[in-house]
Amino acid sequence: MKAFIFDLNGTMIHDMEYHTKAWQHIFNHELGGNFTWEEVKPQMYGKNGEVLERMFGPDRFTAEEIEQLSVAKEQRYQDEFRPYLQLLPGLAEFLERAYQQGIPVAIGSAAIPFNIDFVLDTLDIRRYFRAIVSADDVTLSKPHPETFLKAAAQLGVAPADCLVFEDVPKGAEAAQNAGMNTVILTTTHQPHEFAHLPNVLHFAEDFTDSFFQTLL
Ligand SMILES: O=P(O)(O)OC[C@H]1O[C@@H](O)[C@H](O)[C@@H](O)[C@@H]1O
Repeated sequence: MKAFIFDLNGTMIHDMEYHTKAWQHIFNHELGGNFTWEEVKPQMYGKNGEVLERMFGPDRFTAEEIEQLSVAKEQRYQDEFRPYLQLLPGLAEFLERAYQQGIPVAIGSAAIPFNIDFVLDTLDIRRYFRAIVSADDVTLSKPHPETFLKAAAQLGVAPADCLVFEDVPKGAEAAQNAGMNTVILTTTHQPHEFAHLPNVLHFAEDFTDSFFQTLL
């Protein structure tokens, strides 16, 4: 393995519940929806505009409305999650060791830069990442492979030599579509939800799992 690509939400930080909560509020209290938690949770992948389109159809919002709803959702998410913002156990050490060993590391996320900056700057970990691919850098987000392929290209590493860290089935599917293997952090989903994906090498609760030692 020559490079690592990290998904952000649910993989580096344990926050998917907060995204689900913020979206459910926007859908039901600002947009007149009536979605249950079970309906919202499986939709937590891809760009904010893609999420809104899946929930309300393709013609409901203008680009400006999507932008405004997107920022409102992320503001709400950040306000609620900020007190709990920390890296998953073992990740700080893993990132430091990868950095010392000169392994190229990227972020490939469906989040907008506003949220990526929130995490990287609050935790002061920007130096560990040689490339960052956000929602704004791709036409189609996960499960489309564009996010991970762009990250590999920016690192200058062939897709087959990249290992992706993910937490949701649609993200693992994006890695599969990019020709990359993946390790799943089980913050948000159970292993059986990934049964259809042949590129999953391992499931781990966090980065203290001994499997990560074998990668360095
Ligand atoms: O690709 P990542 O880092 O897991 O981010 C996914 C999440 O990013 C959030 O910003 C979006 O609002 C969510 O809808 C999406 O699920």
